[in-house]
Amino acid sequence: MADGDLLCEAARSGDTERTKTLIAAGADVSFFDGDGLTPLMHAAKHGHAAVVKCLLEAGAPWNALSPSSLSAGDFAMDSGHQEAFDLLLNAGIQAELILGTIARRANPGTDPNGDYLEDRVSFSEDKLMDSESKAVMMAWEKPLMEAHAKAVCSGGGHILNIGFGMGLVDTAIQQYAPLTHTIVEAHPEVYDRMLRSGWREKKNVKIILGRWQDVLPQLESYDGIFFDTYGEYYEDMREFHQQLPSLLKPGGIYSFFNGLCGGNAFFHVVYCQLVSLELESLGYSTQLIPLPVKACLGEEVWKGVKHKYWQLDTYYLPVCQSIEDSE
Ligand SMILES: C[S@@+](CC[C@H](N)C(=O)[O-])C[C@H]1O[C@@H](n2cnc3c(N)ncnc32)[C@H](O)[C@@H]1O
Repeated sequence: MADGDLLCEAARSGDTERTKTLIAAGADVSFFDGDGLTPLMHAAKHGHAAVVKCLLEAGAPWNALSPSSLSAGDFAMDSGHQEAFDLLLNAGIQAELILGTIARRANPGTDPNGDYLEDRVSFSEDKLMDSESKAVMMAWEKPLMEAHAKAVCSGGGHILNIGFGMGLVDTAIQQYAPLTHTIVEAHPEVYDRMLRSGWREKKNVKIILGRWQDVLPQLESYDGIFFDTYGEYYEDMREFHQQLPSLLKPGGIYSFFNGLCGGNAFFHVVYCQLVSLELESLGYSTQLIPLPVKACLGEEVWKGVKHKYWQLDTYYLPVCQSIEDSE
């Protein structure tokens, strides 16, 4: 039997001493066995927290995926092994924090969505697609957008939305009759469509064409802010969050489309925690409100769409406010 298989066996049976001995003798902690599982997945699946700990300390990848796209954290979560789950969650957060710092140093200020903004988009009744048949926005999100609008409009006043898309969140925001409603949209075709559908004529609406990064000097401060762009990375949203102290009024509410790692339940938990921690470091508390989405997401929804960007049963709607206000 190969060293890797022996390591999987030790991990499965929760034999910490044997795991340590095999690692010390050079067994590969990244090994995939015949079923496509790693030693860490075996340990997580059976809730052997001490083995999970020693494999992680030896450099076992926390984010390796099984043939059915499950990570060690998914196995721990699905089997209800809290201690193993917590160790993996912590490892994921630490790794992503470090990787983020390295990436920011290596590529400062890279242009995120240049290609998308220059390409054509197409509109249909239930979706907005980019030139590669990837969905920019889909109608199944309507109830989520309504919930986001309700959250950011809860204090009335002046509202800012970044990213018009299909106008779902903006339509919902209008129902709360805010004093002013500012919309920032970067794609020229989406902008043209907004104008053709009468958004310019709405009394309380101010439309700003451009990337939020470029139009910051035109923005003021707001009682409610929603952020939902496309073709950008986590780092861009993180950069937007750095602007919150000047954009969000005291007592204001901020929310964003929480599609972070929407294809994997455990990675999603890691990123929900990561973004909450990063917002906390800026002085904001984040409440994640669970909304079931399974019922509105049948397979037919994704027909003709290249990338299924959401595959989870529950959506966690973030409601962020200054820590001082939430106390
Ligand atoms: C997912 S859609 C928004 C959907 C919208 N929340 C709704 O309810 O229909 C993302 C939108 O953000 C726009 N966008 C992408 N990058 C942007 C940027 N840097 N600044 C402003 N808008 C951007 C896209 O053109 C697209 O219209």
